[in-house]
Amino acid sequence: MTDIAVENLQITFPLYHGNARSLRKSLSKTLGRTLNTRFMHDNRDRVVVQALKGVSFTLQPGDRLGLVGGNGAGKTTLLRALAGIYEPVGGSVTVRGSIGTLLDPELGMNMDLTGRENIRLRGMFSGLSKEQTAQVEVDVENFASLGAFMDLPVNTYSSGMMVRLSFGLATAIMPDVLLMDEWFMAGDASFRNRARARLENLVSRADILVLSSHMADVMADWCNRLIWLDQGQVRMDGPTEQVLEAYLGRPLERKADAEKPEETPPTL
Ligand SMILES: Nc1ncnc2c1ncn2[C@@H]1O[C@H](COP(=O)(O)OP(=O)(O)OP(=O)(O)O)[C@@H](O)[C@H]1O
Repeated sequence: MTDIAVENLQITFPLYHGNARSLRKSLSKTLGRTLNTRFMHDNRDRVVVQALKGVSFTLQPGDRLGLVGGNGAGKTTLLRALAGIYEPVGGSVTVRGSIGTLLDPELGMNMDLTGRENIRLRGMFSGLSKEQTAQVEVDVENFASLGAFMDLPVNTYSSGMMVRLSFGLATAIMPDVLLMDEWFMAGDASFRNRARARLENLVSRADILVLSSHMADVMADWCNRLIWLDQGQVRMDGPTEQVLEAYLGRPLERKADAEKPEETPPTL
């Protein structure tokens, strides 16, 4: 059984580790009353930013949840909390099922090991048999096209090579819950096309998808529910079209309309 329950989730980040007084003063001066909304003091008198405040929702198999919101709204923080990277300071996150993440290319990667060793290690941690791991190895090697670099330590890779390996690996092992940040869909055009086909297959087979994106068309195509985060809080939660239209402040362009060819002007 796969499901996710997030209850009254609170996540804060300390802004610095020393005495909070001078920072508090300067924040008070520049932000005035906003200090009371996004910034607060924790029980060690540190100034902290409240990245998520009182976020609650549940997800069942078949849910494809998109996270929208402006810069700093809390989307990445929520994805990372679901992945277990950030501990809540309040509330709870419960995830039943295996988790696959496309959040950060270096996540779960041992930088001193080679690409091939990382694949084998991931196979072992995911509980795959030797044969299954060997299949994953061939699949990732073909997808990532790293040539001789496959047998060199990952810390010698360029950032593009790192994305190819990490994307290939994350999409080779089928998770119950797929957590994804939009920048994994970036990259050069040829990578994007190959990546998209692979991703669509994974998205259609995962029980639950949680995706953060600024791309309205990706949200409309892949998600059946959206949460709009604003200043770390849920501003709206509902069907994709409804939330997207409220968030964008305009009706969505229907595909059929967008693809309709322009009328040819009558000829004399
Ligand atoms: N490691 C950190 N230390 C301090 N503050 C942080 C940290 N990570 C996030 N924040 C703060 O938490 C808030 C939420 O950030 P988050 O990265 O989750 O936003 P986001 O919605 O993903 O934004 P974007 O669309 O710009 O990527 C922001 O105010 C940000 O400044």
